[in-house]
Amino acid sequence: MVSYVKIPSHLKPSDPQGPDLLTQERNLASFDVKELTLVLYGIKDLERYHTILKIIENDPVFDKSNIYFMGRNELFEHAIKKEKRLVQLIRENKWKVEELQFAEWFLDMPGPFGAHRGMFIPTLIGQGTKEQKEKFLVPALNYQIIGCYAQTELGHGSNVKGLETTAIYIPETDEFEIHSPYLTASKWWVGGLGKTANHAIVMAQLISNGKNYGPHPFVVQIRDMKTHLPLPSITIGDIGPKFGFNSTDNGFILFEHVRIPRFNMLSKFSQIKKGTGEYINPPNQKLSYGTMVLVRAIIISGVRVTLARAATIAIRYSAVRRQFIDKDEPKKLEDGSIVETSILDYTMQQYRLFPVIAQSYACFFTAKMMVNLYTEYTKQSSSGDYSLLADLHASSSGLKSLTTTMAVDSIEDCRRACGGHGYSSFSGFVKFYQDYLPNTTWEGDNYILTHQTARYLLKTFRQVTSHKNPEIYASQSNKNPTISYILQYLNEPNQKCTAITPSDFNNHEIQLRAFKHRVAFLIANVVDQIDNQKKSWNSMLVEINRISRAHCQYLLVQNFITALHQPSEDESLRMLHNSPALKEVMTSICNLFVLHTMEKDIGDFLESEYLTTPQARLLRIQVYNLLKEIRPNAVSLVDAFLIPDSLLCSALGRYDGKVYETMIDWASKEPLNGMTLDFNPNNDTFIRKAKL
Ligand SMILES: CCCCC/C=C\C/C=C\C/C=C\C/C=C\CCCC(=O)SCCNC(=O)CCNC(=O)[C@H](O)C(C)(C)COP(=O)(O)OP(=O)(O)OC[C@H]1O[C@@H](n2cnc3c(N)ncnc32)[C@H](O)[C@@H]1OP(=O)(O)O
Ligand SMILES: Cc1cc2nc3c(=O)[nH]c(=O)nc-3n(C[C@H](O)[C@H](O)[C@H](O)COP(=O)(O)OP(=O)(O)OC[C@H]3O[C@@H](n4cnc5c(N)ncnc54)[C@H](O)[C@@H]3O)c2cc1C
Repeated sequence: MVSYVKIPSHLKPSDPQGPDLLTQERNLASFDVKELTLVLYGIKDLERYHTILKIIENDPVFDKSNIYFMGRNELFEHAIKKEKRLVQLIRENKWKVEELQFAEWFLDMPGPFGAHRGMFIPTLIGQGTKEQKEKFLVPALNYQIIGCYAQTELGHGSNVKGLETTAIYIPETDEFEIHSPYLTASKWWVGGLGKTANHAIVMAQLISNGKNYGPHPFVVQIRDMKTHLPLPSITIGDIGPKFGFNSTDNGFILFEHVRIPRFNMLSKFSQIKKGTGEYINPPNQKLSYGTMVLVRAIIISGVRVTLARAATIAIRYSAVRRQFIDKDEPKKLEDGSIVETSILDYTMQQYRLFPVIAQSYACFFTAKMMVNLYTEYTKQSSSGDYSLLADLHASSSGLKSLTTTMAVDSIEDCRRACGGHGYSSFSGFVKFYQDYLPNTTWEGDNYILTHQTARYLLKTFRQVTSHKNPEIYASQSNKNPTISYILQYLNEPNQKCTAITPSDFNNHEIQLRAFKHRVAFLIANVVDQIDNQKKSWNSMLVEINRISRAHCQYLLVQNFITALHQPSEDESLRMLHNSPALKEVMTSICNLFVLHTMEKDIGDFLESEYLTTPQARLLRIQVYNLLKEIRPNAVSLVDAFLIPDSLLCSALGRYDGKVYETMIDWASKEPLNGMTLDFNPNNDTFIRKAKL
C-alpha cells in the first residue's frame, strides 16, 4: 500500500524499553504458554491451525492491509473475491468443515456465502430426505447452487409463528404456492440474498385443505441459473447499509403466487401427501426449528475466541502503554531512572480486563459441554429419540443469550480500556465489534431467548415440587443440573455461606452452592408469583430474564469447576490435569471468573440471604487478591490464545508490541492524506489528488 506521508527519520524511541516490555512480561509467566495453547486447541487442531494459517496468510487475495479504508461496495467486492478463492482452496485442498472453520476464522470477513455454509447447507442436512439431499445438498456442497435462509420478515422475526408468507398446497398440480400477501411478509435481513444466492430456504406457513400447520421450510429457486436475474413473480433487493456486516448482501424478497413442486418442502420430519394434501405430523413439533438450535450452539462455541481476541488486544496494549508516574510505587529501571507506569499495573485497569480473560476460559469449557450435548442429541435423534431436545433448546437459548451479551459488553469494555486509540479503526476493535454485534440479535433476540430457558426451568421446578416425593428425581440430578439444584434447595432452603475469610471464597464447593442456591431461590420466587399471586407472564419478564441468566452463569461456573477437578477422557483436560503449573493458573482464573460474576450480581446473592453484607465485602477483597495473583501471567494468558496478528489486524494488540510505529505507518496510508483540500469556494473542485 502507498504511504502518502513521509515520516521523518530522526525520531528516537521515547520509551527506552519500548517493545521489550512484552518480552519482560512474557518472562514473568508461571506456566508454559505452549502447553496451555495445546490444551486449548488439542494436538490435531493445532496442526490444522498452522497449516491453514500459512495458506491464508500467503494468499494475496486475502490481503487485509487496505481493509480499514474500504467503503461498502469495495468491502462487498473484496468479500466476493474472498469467497471465490476460498471455494478454490476448499476444492484444491479437500478441506472439510474443521479446516473451513479455521479458514473462516482467520479470514474474518463475513461474506455472501456465510449463510450458504452456515444455514442453507445445515438445514438441508438436518431436514431434507435422502432424495432432497441428492437434488439440493450435493450441488450446494459443490457450490453449483448458492443458498440462503429466508425466515425473518419485515414485520416478524422473533415471533416465528407470526410469519405471514404462505405455502398453500395445490392438489391439482401437486405444487405449493409461495406467496407474500402483505408488505410486512417481505423476507428481510436474509444473508447472501441481496445479490448472491440463487436458491433460498423459505420458512412459510404450510396450509393444506384450508388448515394452517405452522411454519415449515421450503426450497425455492429465486434467480435464473444463467442470467442470475430474479425469476418471474419474485422481487429481490439488498436491504441497504447497516451498523456493520457491510461485506454481506443482506436482502429482501417478495413472492407473488410462485409455484414450486411438492418435492421442495423439506420433508424429513413432516410431509404433505400427494393429491389428498394430508399432513403427516413430525415426531416433535419443533423439529422445523432445528437449524436455529444448531446455529445457537455454534455461536456459543465461537464466543471464547471473540473474548480472547478482545482481551489480547487490550492486555498487550496495556502492557506497552505507559501513563503517569505512580507516586507511591514509582517504576524504576535497572539504571535507577524512573519511568511512567504501564497502565496494566493500575488495579482499575486489571479489574476491567482480567475478568475478560477469565470469561474466555470459562466459555472454552462450556463450549466443550455444548458440543458434547449437541453430539449426544444428534446420536440419539438419529434413532428417533428426541428426549434431549428440550434440554438442548433450553441451554442453547439461554447460553447464546448470556455469552454473546457478555462478549459484546466485553469487546466494548476492552476498547474503552485502550483510551483514545481504542476509538481508531487501527485498534482492531471497530470492524470487529460492528461485525460481531448482530450475534446478540440474530438466531433469536437475546431477551426473547431467555423466555425459552426460563419456561423450561419453571416447568422443571413445578414438576419436581409437585411430586409427593421429590427425591424420586435424585437419580437424574447427576445428569440434569436443574434438578440437582432444585433438590438441594428444597432440602435446605435457608442455606448460608460459610466463608469467614476472603480466601474461603476460593473454595469451589462454596462457590457452587452459592450459584445453585441463588438460581433455585429466584425460580421459586417466580413460580410463587405466577402460580400463587397470579402475576402475568409479561409482568414477570425482568425476573424471567434474571433466572435464565442465573441458570446459565451457574452452567459456566459448574463446567469450569468440573473441568478442573473431574477426571476426563478428554485429551485437553488430561493435559491440564497433568500439569501442576497449568492447573494452578487455571484455578486462579476460574476463581476470578466465579467471584467477579458473583460480585457483579451481588444483589441476587444478598437477596437470597445466602451471603451476608460483611461476606460480600470479603468476597470483593478476594477479587482484588486474585487480580494481584493473576497480574504476572496476564500477557502469557492472552498469548496462549494464539490469535494471529493477521486476524487481530490491530496496531495496539500486535505480538511484538510495536504500537506507535504501526499507528503512524497505517495513518500515513489513509487515502485522505493523498488529497489536497482547496479552500477557494469559487472553484468547482474542492479536493484534488496531492502530488507526492
Ligand atoms: C456443513 C458446513 C457447515 C459449516 C458451518 C460453518 C460456520 C457456520 C457458523 C455460523 C453461522 C454463520 C452464518 C450465519 C449468519 C447469520 C445467521 C443469522 C440467521 C438468522 O437469524 S435466521 C432467523 C433466526 N430467527 C430466530 O431465531 C427466531 C427466534 N424465535 C424463535 O425461535 C421462536 O419464535 C420462539 C422459540 C421464540 C417461540 O417459538 P413458538 O412461539 O413457536 O414456541 P413457544 O414459545 O410457544 O414454545 C412451544 C414449545 O416449543 C419449544 N421450542 C421452541 N423453540 C424450540 C426449538 N428451536 N427447539 C426445540 N423446542 C423448541 C418450547 O420450549 C416450548 O416447549 P414446551 O411447550 O415444552 O414448554
Ligand atoms: C446482520 C443480521 C443478519 C441476519 N440474517 C438473517 C438471515 O440470514 N435470515 C433470517 O431469516 N434472519 C436474519 N436476521 C434476522 C434476525 O434473526 C432477527 O432480526 C432476529 O431474530 C430478531 O427478530 P426481530 O428483528 O423481529 O426483533 P423484534 O422481535 O422486533 O425485537 C425488537 C425488540 O422487542 C423485544 N420483544 C419482542 N417480543 C417480545 C416479547 N414477547 N417479550 C418481550 N420483549 C419482546 C425484543 O427483546 C427486542 O428488544 C439477521 C439479522 C441481522 C441483524
